[in-house]
Amino acid sequence: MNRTELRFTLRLIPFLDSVESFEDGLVRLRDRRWLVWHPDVMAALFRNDRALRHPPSRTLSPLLGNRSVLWLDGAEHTAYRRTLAPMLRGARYQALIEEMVDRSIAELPSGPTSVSAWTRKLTLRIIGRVVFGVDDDELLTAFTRWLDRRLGSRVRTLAHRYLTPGTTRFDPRLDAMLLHRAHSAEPPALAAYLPRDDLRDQVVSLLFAGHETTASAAAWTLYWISRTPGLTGELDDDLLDATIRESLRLSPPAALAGNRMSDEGMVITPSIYLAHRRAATYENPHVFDPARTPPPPGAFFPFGGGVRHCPGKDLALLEIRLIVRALLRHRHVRLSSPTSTPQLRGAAMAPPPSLAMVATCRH
Ligand code: HEM
Repeated sequence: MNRTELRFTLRLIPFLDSVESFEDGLVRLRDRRWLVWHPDVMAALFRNDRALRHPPSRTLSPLLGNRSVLWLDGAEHTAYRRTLAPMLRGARYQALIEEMVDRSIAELPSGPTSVSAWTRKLTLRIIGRVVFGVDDDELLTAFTRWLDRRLGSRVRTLAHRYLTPGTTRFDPRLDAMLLHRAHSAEPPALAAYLPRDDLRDQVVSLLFAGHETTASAAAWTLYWISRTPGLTGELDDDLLDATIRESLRLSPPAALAGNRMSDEGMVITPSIYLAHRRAATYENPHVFDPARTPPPPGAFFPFGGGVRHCPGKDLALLEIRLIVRALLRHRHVRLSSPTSTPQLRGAAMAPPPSLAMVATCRH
């Protein structure tokens, strides 16, 4: 690994900040691997996505498994996306999510609590309900423990990735519990439609992809609201949506989209973080401004793009909207100033755990 790739791997956010001013919007990480964020390149890449390959992530594939939808390709990938789509349609879960959010707000302690930990627990419960049809906190706690041991911090992620490469990190007991739950889901969600051998990988993939990013997006939105004069009290729907969009721009939960690979073996890593901070695209890119005009194609893609665009986008946006709206409606929220830089958990960029909130009753 050369020096550039080492910096990219070990200190991702400082590295991205250090290349932010590169006007070309691309940088070579090593021979045949490029980091790209120029909007024209991104638009072309996503247009041509079907012709590219999507290699497994070295960090995530030992956890999610080789059959995860995240790295299937071609007809198999298209078929899986079709199977998952009805299950992830956001609107059908509105009443359920509202009830789960209210319950979680009612459980908030009166003292300071970590914003990211709170949103993570809540969004995992929500995706757990979507996948299994029931609440099972014990199973989700076991899942969180398993995931945290591998991806809970940057150091753990690097150890997981480099110290025992090529080894799967499944936990047979946890897998048995997940499969049991998936088979008894009511109404049957995944087990009825997926081949038995793929079920474990898809369940783990949905639980993973369906909560970390949504949790950090909700936490970042609360963070930006607390720091922006004028965004106080309840926000009307348009302003709330614009605030969420601007938060996804400046603090995208996934700093990078999935790698793309050409037939010649060229690997391209799209940087969402850098595309969203490009000075040639966004005036004063570091300023949080929900009133921004819509960006040109290829300049805003918090949910990725092309054939791999996030299938959970509508569900995620609904969750963030409902979490933020209910919290601001029922509580006075005060956030501390975070004492460290964003935290990387696997692929998700979350506010640091030190970002605490005190939520007191409005009534
Ligand atoms: C704010 C929340 C979320 C963000 C920012 C986000 C972001 C992303 C990104 C950047 C990708 C990669 C796309 C690419 O490589 O072009 C992705 C893929 C994916 N996301 Fe999300 N996501 C979010 C929520 C969700 C939710 C709630 C689910 C529900 C299960 C989900 C499921 C998936 C899946 C299954 C993929 C893989 C798609 C494929 O490879 O075809 N995500 N997401």
